[in-house]
Amino acid sequence: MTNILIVDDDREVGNFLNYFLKEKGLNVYMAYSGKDFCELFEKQSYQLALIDVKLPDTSGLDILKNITEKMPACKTIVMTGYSTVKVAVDAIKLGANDFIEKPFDDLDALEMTIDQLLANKVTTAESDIQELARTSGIITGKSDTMNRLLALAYKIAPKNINVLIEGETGTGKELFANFLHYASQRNGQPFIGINCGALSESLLESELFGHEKGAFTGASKERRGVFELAGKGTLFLDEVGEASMSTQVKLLRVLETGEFMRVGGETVQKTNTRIVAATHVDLTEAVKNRAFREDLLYRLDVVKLVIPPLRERREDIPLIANHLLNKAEEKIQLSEEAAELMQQYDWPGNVRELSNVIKRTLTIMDEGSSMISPRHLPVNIRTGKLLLIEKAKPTEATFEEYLKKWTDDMLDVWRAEEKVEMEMILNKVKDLEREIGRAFVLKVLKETIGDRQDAAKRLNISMRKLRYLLNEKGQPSVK
Ligand SMILES: Nc1ncnc2c1ncn2[C@@H]1O[C@H](COP(=O)(O)OP(=O)(O)OP(=O)(O)O)[C@@H](O)[C@H]1O
Repeated sequence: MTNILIVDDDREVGNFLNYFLKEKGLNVYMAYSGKDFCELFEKQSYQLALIDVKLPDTSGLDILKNITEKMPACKTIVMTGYSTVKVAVDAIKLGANDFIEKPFDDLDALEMTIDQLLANKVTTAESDIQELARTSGIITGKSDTMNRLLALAYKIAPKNINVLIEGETGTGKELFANFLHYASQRNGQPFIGINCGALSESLLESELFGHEKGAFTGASKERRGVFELAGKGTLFLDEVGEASMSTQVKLLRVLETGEFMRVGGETVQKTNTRIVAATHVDLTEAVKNRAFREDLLYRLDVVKLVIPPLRERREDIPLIANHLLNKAEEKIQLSEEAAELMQQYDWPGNVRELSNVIKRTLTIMDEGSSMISPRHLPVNIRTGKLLLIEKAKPTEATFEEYLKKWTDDMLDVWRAEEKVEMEMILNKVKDLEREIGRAFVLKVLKETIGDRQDAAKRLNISMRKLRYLLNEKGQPSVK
C-alpha cells in the first residue's frame, strides 16, 4: 500500500488533498502541525510527503530536511502560496522533488506530478533535461553547478513564475531563457528576446508595447509590440538593468496587473506573457544606487538563476570548445595541450570569448593541418599557462641548491660510520633522477611557450616520457 503524508495546517487544503488522493487508492495520513508530523513520522514509512512551507509551530523546510535525511526514499513536494515561491526554490535546493502552488488551479498537472514521483520517473526527467539542454544549445558535462542549475530551471519552467537570470557576459543567459521556454508548456508559443540596453528609451517602449499610427514622428503605421507578439509565450528581457526609469514603471505595471497600452494608444491590453529577465550587473546594488526600482526587482526576481562564469566550470571548457569546433569545421580537432591551455585561462568573456577564439584559430590554421596546437592559440591564452610553468620551474639558483644539498646528504651517508641501507641510497638516486628530469622538461617548456609536442621533440623524447618526467599526478600545478 502506498502511504502519503500531508503536512498542512490549512484544514480545507488538507481535506481536499485527503479526498483527492484517497480517490486514487492511496493511503493518506494528515498532519496539521509539526507536532502531528513528528508523531506520524515515527510510526511508519511513507512513499510521498506533501509539505506546506508555513506551519504554526515549525518550518516546512525543517520537516523537509528531516524527511530527506531520515527517509531518503520518500519523495517530497513542497506547497507554497505566491508570497512563498522563493522558499520553494530553497526547498528544491534542499532536495525537494517538486513544488506546487496553492490554490491548485491545475489538478491534472498535480496528478501527473504525483503519479510520476510515485512511479519513480526521476531518470526520465534527467534524460529530458539533457535533451532540452541540447535543444537550447547548452553544452555541459560534468559541472555540478551547471547540472544543478539545469535541474532547478527544469523544475520551475512549467510554473507560472518570472525568472531572473544573473551572470557575466557570454555565460549563456539567453540559452537558459530558451531552456526555460522549451521546458514549459509555453513551448508551442513564441519566444522573443529583446535587449533593453541596445535601444533608446522611446524605441524600447515602442518595441515592448507597440505604438499607434501617428504616436510619434515616423510612426506612419500602427505596430504591435513584443508583449503582443509573444502572446502566451516567453519574453526574454536581456540587460533589464539598462531600462530607463520610465520604462521600468511601465514594466512594473505589466507585471502587477498584466495590462499595458501601446505608445500613443488609449486601449488597455491584457497579456499573459511569461517574463524571463537577464542581467550581468548586480541589480540589488543597482537598487541601492537608485538606478533600478526595488518593486520591479521584487517582481522579476521571483526565482533567480545565477550562471557561473566559465572559469568556475573549467571541466566544461574542452567539451564546449570541441562542440564549437565540430559545428564550424568537422575535421579539425583540439590537441590535448591546446585543451589544457584553454582550461588554464580565465575567459573573462566566457563562452562568447571561447567561441571567438575558436573562430579566429580556424582562420589562421595552415592548410591541411587537422589539429589545433598551442602555437595556434592567442598569446594571452598561451601565457596564462606560461605563468604556471614559470611558478613550477626551478630557477638556476634553486636547482643548484638542490644538487648541492643532494651531494652533501650523500657525502654524509658515505662518511657515516653506522651500517648503510642500500635501499635508502637507491631511493635517493631515484629522487635525483626525477628532479633533474622534471627541471629540464620545465626549462624547455618555457622555451616552447607550453607546447609539449615541441618540447618533447627538442628533448628527443616521446610525449609519454615527457608526461612521466613531469610526474603529472604529483604535480597538478603544471597540468
Ligand atoms: N554552455 C554553452 N554551450 C554552448 N554554447 C554556449 C554555452 N553558453 C553560451 N554559449 C554560446 O556563447 C554565446 C553567448 O551566449 P549567450 O548570448 O546566451 O550569453 P549571455 O550571457 O546572454 O551574453 P550577454 O550577457 O552578452 O547577452 C552564444 O553564441 C552561445 O551560443
